[in-house]
Amino acid sequence: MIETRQLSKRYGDLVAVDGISFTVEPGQVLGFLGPNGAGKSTTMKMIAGFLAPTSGSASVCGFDVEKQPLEARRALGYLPEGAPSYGEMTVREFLAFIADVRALKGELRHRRLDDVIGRLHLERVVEQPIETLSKGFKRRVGIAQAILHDPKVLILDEPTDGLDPNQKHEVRGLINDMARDKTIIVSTHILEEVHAVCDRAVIIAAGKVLADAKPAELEARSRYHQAVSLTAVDVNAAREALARVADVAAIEVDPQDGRVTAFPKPGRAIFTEVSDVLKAQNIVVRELALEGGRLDEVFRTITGGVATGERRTQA
Ligand SMILES: Nc1ncnc2c1ncn2[C@@H]1O[C@H](COP(=O)(O)OP(=O)(O)OP(=O)(O)O)[C@@H](O)[C@H]1O
Repeated sequence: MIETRQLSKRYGDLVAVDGISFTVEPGQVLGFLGPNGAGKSTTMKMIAGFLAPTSGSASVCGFDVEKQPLEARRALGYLPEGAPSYGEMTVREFLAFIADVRALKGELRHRRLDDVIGRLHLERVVEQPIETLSKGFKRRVGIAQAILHDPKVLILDEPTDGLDPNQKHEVRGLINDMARDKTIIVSTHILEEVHAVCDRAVIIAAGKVLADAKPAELEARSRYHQAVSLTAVDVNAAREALARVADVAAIEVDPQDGRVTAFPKPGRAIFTEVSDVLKAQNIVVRELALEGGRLDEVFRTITGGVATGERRTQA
């Protein structure tokens, strides 16, 4: 379990993290989202014990990261942003070094090293210095060191940054596999990742929590939630037909691709009426879809009003 209580960090007069409180239970993957500079990495560094909070506290598996740092660190794996340090070491030397730090010995040490090298597909590069690896491989080495001691808690700062689409897919699969018996926080800029791996999302901006909800709950806040979109041969005819549906509040046509979207009145469902009216009017539709909601739009709406300059404390 991970718990933060009014966690805060100030750099001079900049409040980078401003009283963040949340709890993540075992088996949960929490997506940590926010625009650049929102305070995600700073929060994760404080939970991982790499940065002392200005005020507030964090605990990992019940151990306070400041008062019981050894126990807390033992229970957690941390993937910092960027590439692993010690770039001159080969992958094998680096992972052996981490195994020493984690006091892994004997058979268990061999098993864990083999496991992470296999899981992250590092076989081909184990004898290569880290600084000579591609960004994607460096990221995978970072993930390998984070999970080497099979910790109960994982803090992953943008784990898929720099990976190609196949590697992203693999790492998301790996996170899903590990989620069963771990507590995981994943920071990301990629909203599709929230769908792929997270069962809860915390959105922060200017160091404050602005939303804490399941991805589906966030999508339900989108104006696209329960909207019906379609592509039609005759866009104007489709538009006119949709205007006849009583519960349609607004119709928009995307100027780029001609996609027509009908938005329902609050709390109304329009899919059946829309498809009935299209049929009745003999409108040829190429595609008809019920929208779940768009996380990118919700993200923009939630975070849009907070500018970085607003976070300076009053002198
Ligand atoms: N060592 C530092 N000294 C001064 N300011 C810092 C320091 N580290 C971070 N900051 C500032 O704190 C704020 C939060 O930074 P942080 O890296 O936590 O954001 P983030 O949400 O992780 O951003 P990104 O998505 O770009 O990685 C930013 O304004 C950043 O410039």
